[in-house]
This record gives sequence, structure tokens and C-alpha cells, in this order.
Amino acid sequence: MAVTHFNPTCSKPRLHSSQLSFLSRTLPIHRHCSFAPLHRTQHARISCSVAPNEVQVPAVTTLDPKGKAECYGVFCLTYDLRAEEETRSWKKLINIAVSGAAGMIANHLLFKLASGEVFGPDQPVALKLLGSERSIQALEGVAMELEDSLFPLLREVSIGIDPYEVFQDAEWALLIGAKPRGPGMERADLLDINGQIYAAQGRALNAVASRNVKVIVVGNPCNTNALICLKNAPNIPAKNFHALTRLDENRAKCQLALKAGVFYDKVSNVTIWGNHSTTQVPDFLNAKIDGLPVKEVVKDHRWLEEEFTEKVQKRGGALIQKWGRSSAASTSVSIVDAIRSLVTPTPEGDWFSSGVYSNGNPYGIAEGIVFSMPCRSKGDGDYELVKDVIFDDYLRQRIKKTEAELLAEKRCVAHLTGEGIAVCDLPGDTMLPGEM
Ligand SMILES: NC(=O)C1=CN([C@@H]2O[C@H](COP(=O)(O)OP(=O)(O)OC[C@H]3O[C@@H](n4cnc5c(N)ncnc54)[C@H](OP(=O)(O)O)[C@@H]3O)[C@@H](O)[C@H]2O)C=CC1
Ligand SMILES: O=C([O-])CC(=O)C(=O)O
Repeated sequence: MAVTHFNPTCSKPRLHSSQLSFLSRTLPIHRHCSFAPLHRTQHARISCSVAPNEVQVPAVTTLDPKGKAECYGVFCLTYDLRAEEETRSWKKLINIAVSGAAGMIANHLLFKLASGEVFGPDQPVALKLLGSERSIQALEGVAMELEDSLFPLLREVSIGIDPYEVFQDAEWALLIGAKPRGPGMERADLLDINGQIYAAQGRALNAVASRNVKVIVVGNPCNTNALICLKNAPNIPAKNFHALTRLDENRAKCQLALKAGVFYDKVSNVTIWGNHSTTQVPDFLNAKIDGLPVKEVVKDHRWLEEEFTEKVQKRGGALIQKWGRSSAASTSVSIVDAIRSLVTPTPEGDWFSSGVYSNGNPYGIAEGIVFSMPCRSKGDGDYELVKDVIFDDYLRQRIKKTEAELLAEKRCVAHLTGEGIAVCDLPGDTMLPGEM
């Protein structure tokens, strides 16, 4: 299946044959038109050298043998050169690949990426959307909505089902697609099914993505999926892979703010340690409220150890009980937060949580797993682990439990990481935050 590509900067409309019927249904195509989406509230500027009512289908081109994406829809039309002048101060286009792009989380996230809210108002973006046979129609729908949004910064959209095509030159890969755990499905089965997906995507990233691609794994079980992905992408630095635990951090901040009776911008230095599962450890020992240690502000330490911790660990499940589906909007917000934390300098004295490769960590956590830890960034896409954190017996003990769970998950996917034969001895209480 081909990748289809929307590109407003193409010099001429280029379209894969599979998209012609879609286009002819949705767009009057004006050959030699130039099209410049202006401000969101303005109409697009279109000038044509053919009669205004004449509808012409653009020439069909076949896929480049290297698998280069093809332009699609309105994004095939040539930009007005005058509009190019106006955009001269923009940065170089960045390529962002998103898997599970027809899913619920992506449906929030893509519009944030296209709006400039994530990478900034002078950063044009290309969105490369990965779906499957199952979702290709839905993906076209997503692309149509992106077209209709007239985002000035959205310069290209491509859709496809082959990660080797979609991940070509990706500088960011936001990996959301994963099979949800169904009724009666064993955790080991979920690890295997989703692990296969992440092994394949790791290999594709290794082959065709930018050598410095930053990868954020969202699809669950995200820590172990990220481990599988990075092990299958040996040419990409292991440090570039993240498992999303920022939603957990945000949830922890919200609960601490509620308890202390402050707005959540007063809560800082919150670490989520370990797995994005119900063994995760929201750290109230190092966290601060209004610059003071949480334990000095919230005197009810039993609440911190029991209610607070469990509330954060099981927030996903509590939400599913109310909403009937898992967090999508807040997850997409937390993906934005996670990216912004890597592309903007971390505020002095603060940090953010991310699931990162544990090799070389200063906390004594086992090596060779993807473990959520406190990070700081200079804003260059990279991060350093925070050294000045303290531990007590409670924190150490909890960290040991989540570490043991991740080590068991790792043994269970050894066949996918090139580390031998899988042995699944997962702790019985291993649950995703959304499972209760
Ligand atoms: N880390 C975190 O903080 C959070 C993680 N999550 C996780 O994010 C993932 C996506 O959530 P959400 O967008 O709500 O889910 P959706 O079900 O809406 O979308 C998931 C996408 O995954 C794809 N998928 C890939 N393989 C399969 C498969 N074998 N069976 C079914 N679907 C598959 C589907 O797309 P396609 O057909 O195109 O492949 C689908 O569109 C889930 O794993 C969820 O648990 C959710 C919340 C928080
Ligand atoms: O378990 C799920 O799919 C949802 C999830 O990760 C969360 O809400 O944190």
C-alpha cells in the first residue's frame, strides 16, 4: 500500500492513483493553481491559469522505488510565491511521524502539532501518518479534516500503512498505535502482540528515519514497547527513545494541588518513577509545592503514601469508568508537554518525568530497561538525568517493585529484543493504569 502525501510546496500536483477517487470527490483541482492558506480566519488565496470552473484531475505519478511519499489533496497544490516571501522567517520544515494516527489520542494530537502549539509559530511541519488496512479510510478522513483546518504551518501530510515509507526522514516519531487489551487477554499476550508492532516499527525507524529521530512511545505497555523499539533500532541512540509517563506526572501534580488547595502551577519537581502501570511511583518526597517540600505542606503523610499514590496509579481506570473510554485528550496534552520539555530549556530547579533507557543512571536502578526518571533538557531535544534527588525507605521499596515488574516484562519479550527465549513470569498484579 502506498503512502499518500499532501504537499503545498510541490511544484506540481502529484498524486497516487489510489487517491484520485478520493480527491475527485472532495476537491476541484485546478492545474497550475497556486494556493496559499493565510491566517485561520482568512480565505485561502487561489490563483489559476485555467478557467475558474474547470475541474482538472492532476497527473498520476507512480510511487518512487525508494518509497518516497506522494502528495495528496490540497497539499499537492503549489504555494503562492508571495506567500513564500511571507514565510521566509520560518524554520526548516520538520518531519513528524505518528502511528495509530486514526486513533483517539492522535485525533487530538495532530491538530495541536499542525497549529504550531507544540513546536512554535515559526516551525512548519510535515505530518506522516501511519495506519493500517483497517484504518486507511479513517486516516483519509483525518487528512481531510487537517486540510479543512487551513493550518498555515502544516506544509505536508502523508498517509500510509508501511512504516518503511511513512517513517522516511522522520525527525520525531510519536508511536501511539497499539492493540488495546481485550477481555480475557493475558498481559503476556498483550506484550507479545504490541511488542511485534514495536519491533517492526523500530526496524523501520532504524532503516529510514533521521539518525537523530526522537521517539516517544505512547502505545501500551509503553515502557516495554519502547525497549523493544530501541533494541530493534541499533543505529539510533538509545537515549532518543522515551516512554510517555508525562500524563502520570500531570495527574500527580493535579492531585497534590487539590490536596494543598493551590493551583497546579505551584507544584513542581514531580517525578514518576518506573513503569506506566499501577506499580508506578509518584514521588512526593522530592516534589515541591510553592518551593517547599510537599511533606511540609501536606502533613497527612498517610494520605500521601496511600490515597495519593493509588489515585495516580489508577487514575486511568477511574477515568474509563466515568468516560467509557481511555484518556485521549489529556494524553495528547501530555504528549505535547513531553515534546515541549525536550525542545525548550527546563525551568531552573525543576525537572520533568520521562521513561528513558536506564543504562548509566545514577540511582542504582537496573540497567537495560526503560524506566521513568527525572530529566532536564537544554531545549535541544536531548536530556540529562537529575542527580540531586533524595530517597527514603518507602521510595526505595516502591521503586524496587516497579523495577521488578519491568524486569519481568523484559524477560517476557526477550524474543523481540534479541536477548534469547522469552520467559513470562509477570507479577499477578501487573496492570495498566486503565485496568482496574
Ligand atoms: N502512555 C500513556 O500515558 C497512555 C497510553 N495510552 C495507550 O495509547 C494507545 C492508543 O490509545 P488510543 O488512541 O486511545 O486508542 P485507539 O484504539 O483509539 O487507537 C489506537 C490505534 O492503534 C492501532 N492498532 C495497532 N495495532 C492494532 C491492533 N492489532 N488492533 C487494534 N488496533 C491496533 C489502531 O490503528 P491502526 O488500525 O491504524 O493500526 C488504532 O487506531 C493504547 O495502547 C493506550 O493504552 C493511552 C493513554 C495514556
Ligand atoms: O490503560 C490505558 O490504556 C490508559 C492509560 O494508559 C492511562 O490512562 O494512563
